[in-house]
Amino acid sequence: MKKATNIFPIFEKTVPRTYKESVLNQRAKAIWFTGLSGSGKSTIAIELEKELFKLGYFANILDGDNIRSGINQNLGFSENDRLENIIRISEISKLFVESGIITINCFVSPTEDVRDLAKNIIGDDFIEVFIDTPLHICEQRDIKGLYKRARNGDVKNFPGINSPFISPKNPDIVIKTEDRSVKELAEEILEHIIDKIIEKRC
Ligand SMILES: Nc1ncnc2c1ncn2[C@@H]1O[C@H](COP(=O)(O)OS(=O)(=O)O)[C@@H](OP(=O)(O)O)[C@H]1O
Ligand SMILES: Nc1ncnc2c1ncn2[C@@H]1O[C@H](COP(=O)(O)OP(=O)(O)O)[C@@H](O)[C@H]1O
Repeated sequence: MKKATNIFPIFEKTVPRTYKESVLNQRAKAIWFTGLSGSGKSTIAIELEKELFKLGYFANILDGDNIRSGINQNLGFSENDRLENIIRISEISKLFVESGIITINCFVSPTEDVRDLAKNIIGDDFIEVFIDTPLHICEQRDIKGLYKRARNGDVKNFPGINSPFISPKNPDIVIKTEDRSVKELAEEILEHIIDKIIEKRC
């Protein structure tokens, strides 16, 4: 990545992250959902966010459709635009995490390249969750009609149809959504992450 010149960040002078985390009584992590369109990323994230709040944790969702209607509205789905999309989101996610806030990131992030970018930017706080719903089920759901349009050739670069979705090799958590309720799945993720977000006080 290009290094900024003549720039002097003030990070060392601001209130430390650990202090912010102790005010929120949590440790911040970036929970990164990857999966096909329609796999359930947003639905499960919304439920997980609710569960976290019920337990007194402070979280925020960053979601593909939201980010692409705002800060990333100038980006499409070419390989380069996907990389830029993920770079900006990862930087935003990192800012939240550095502020003590748990982020739940919902992005197709279809290749190892884009997920590695996110991992490299976010660092040790990155927790990769593969929302592992088979293509035929996502296509049956087709809640946005995008699979049909991709099959007709009206939507280009659509992962699983006319561009690749490469499953993550070694995700921290794999979530199989078939025959499971959204609540059950959110609870399963919570079980995996709870030790990592509990603030450990001396
Ligand atoms: N060509 C193409 N490919 C993939 N996705 C498309 C496309 N066109 C529109 N959409 C809509 O954009 C959402 C995916 O954006 P992301 O930022 O998550 O994608 S990526 O990580 O940069 O691949 C995706 O949202 P989800 O269905 O929630 O995954 C779609 O609603
Ligand atoms: N077990 C499940 N987990 C998640 N979503 C499910 C499940 N069963 C059915 N669905 C439905 O599948 C769709 C998933 O859409 P969405 O959450 O927007 O996916 P994504 O964000 O991955 O594109 C929703 O309409 C949701 O109600």
